[in-house]
Amino acid sequence: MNELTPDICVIGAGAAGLSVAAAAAAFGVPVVLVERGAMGGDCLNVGCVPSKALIAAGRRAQEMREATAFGITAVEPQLNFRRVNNHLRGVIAGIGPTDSEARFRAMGVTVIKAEARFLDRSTVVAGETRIRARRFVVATGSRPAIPAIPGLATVDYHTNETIFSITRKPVHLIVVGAGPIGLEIAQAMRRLGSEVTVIEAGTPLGHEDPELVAVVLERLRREGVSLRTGMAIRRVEPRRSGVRVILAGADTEVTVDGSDLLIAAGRQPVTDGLALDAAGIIAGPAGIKVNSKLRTTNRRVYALGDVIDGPRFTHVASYQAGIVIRNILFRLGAKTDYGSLPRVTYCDPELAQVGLTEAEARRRRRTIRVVRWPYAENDRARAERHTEGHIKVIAAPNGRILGVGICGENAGEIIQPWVLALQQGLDLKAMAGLASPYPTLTEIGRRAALEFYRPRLTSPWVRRIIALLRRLG
Ligand SMILES: Cc1cc2nc3c(=O)[nH]c(=O)nc-3n(C[C@H](O)[C@H](O)[C@H](O)COP(=O)(O)OP(=O)(O)OC[C@H]3O[C@@H](n4cnc5c(N)ncnc54)[C@H](O)[C@@H]3O)c2cc1C
Ligand SMILES: NC(=O)c1ccc[n+]([C@@H]2O[C@H](COP(=O)([O-])OP(=O)(O)OC[C@H]3O[C@@H](n4cnc5c(N)ncnc54)[C@H](O)[C@@H]3O)[C@@H](O)[C@H]2O)c1
Repeated sequence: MNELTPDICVIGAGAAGLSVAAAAAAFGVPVVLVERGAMGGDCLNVGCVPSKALIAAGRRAQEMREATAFGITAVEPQLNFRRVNNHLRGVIAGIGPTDSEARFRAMGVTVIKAEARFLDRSTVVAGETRIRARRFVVATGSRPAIPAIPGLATVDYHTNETIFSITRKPVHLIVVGAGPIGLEIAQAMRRLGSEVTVIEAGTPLGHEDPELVAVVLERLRREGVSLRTGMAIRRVEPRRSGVRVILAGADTEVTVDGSDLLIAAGRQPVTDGLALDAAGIIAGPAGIKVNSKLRTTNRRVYALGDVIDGPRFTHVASYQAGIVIRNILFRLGAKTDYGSLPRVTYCDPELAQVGLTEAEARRRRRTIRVVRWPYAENDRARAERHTEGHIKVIAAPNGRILGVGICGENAGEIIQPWVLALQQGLDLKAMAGLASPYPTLTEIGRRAALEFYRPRLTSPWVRRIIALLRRLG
């Protein structure tokens, strides 16, 4: 058996592990990276990248259907699902080299393609290699959580690990779960010509502001996605060509027959095979236990990304990688603060949020102010005919920004100045003074900020000062 003694051993080459390995290598620190599956993890292979490519294909199809308003004859697009799949594969292949073994080797990282397992508190075994590192970083990610639905084991179903590989159009896709995964795929598939039913036990996008979620749901319904919310699934059964889902109705059972079933009911951390006990690392059902410095219960070992409890996004993984690197290399005692990290659900219209939602702000503070500005009042949105949705800014009475939610065209881009504002502690005055180019959608942010100050403009004091100055010539 080979023996390696690097400074850092990273387990998992997804967004989290790759970010740590790349940063450590950039500082010239010896790193071993262990990956048992595909380089790039979920985001590249079965997550963000294929889902956004699928969404992009769906958007093109929908634009063809909705061209009439622009004076262009609308057509029902002719779809070839195999080619749609080629598009997904092409996008993954194009991004792939960034996460590849070759690129990381060229950076000086030792890449081992094997499953990692702790032998004791300071040793990991991966294939034929024993690794004794100064620090270990566990970044083993998550997998789809499969709910205990009676009959599920008797039917074929998809998860995010298989749905992006299909080369034939589902006739009727039933999606279980109206979180970001379920709704993004539901809308894209509907736009690509499938009948789609979404079944949600609770509330769709339950962590988001219901006022903004309503805008997304209205569009999904209008495009023909059937949403059955607050409904428990009693059981599923196989059908000759597909699956039957039986829901608990008020008095009777309701059945939904589909050709394909997608389970998008949350995530579960991946810790199997790691032998965490051998290293004294405590993990629960929500993930590996870490403190605010991302250190596990073994002081030599850090954990980050989807394998820990917390927000599960690619940009969060790379933010956490920065914390881990600062703590391992510079012993800075850096702590996580998720307060200004944004999140976006890439339905159309997009839903973006940074900081507190209105409900969260009301729970924490007695007085807040909420200002809104609609896309319908934005000239660019009118030209593009994307007038649905609005921005909603939550602020303290003194203008401190507490949170911003946007539902509408390009919300994920438009939110970015607000992310910077929250990160830098800027207030609404700074946002009101932002000179955005005309005509851009981003202008809705400045208009919302100006709304905050509008009551001051109409105050009798301001009017009196203007009158006085006028009299002075
Ligand atoms: C459909 C979908 C769409 C998404 N869209 C977005 C989006 O638009 N934006 C966004 O920010 N986030 C999105 N996410 C979330 C994002 O993909 C995850 O937060 C991110 O991939 C987590 O990265 P990670 O490195 O923690 O885990 P992973 O990417 O899961 O990587 C973990 C790696 O560890 C490896 N591994 C596990 N156990 C071992 C072991 N014992 N030994 C060696 N290797 C091991 C695995 O093979 C895997 O490659 C999406 C997720 C899904 C499922
Ligand atoms: N745009 C993005 O950034 C993006 C996109 C996709 C995923 N992600 C990440 O992946 C995570 C997981 O996404 P997700 O959508 O799987 O999880 P989620 O936890 O956000 O949503 C799952 C939904 O499934 C429902 N559900 C659970 N069991 C059910 C059952 N038996 N019947 C009906 N409904 C059921 C839940 O009530 C919940 O609303 C997200 O929280 C996010 O961190 C991010």
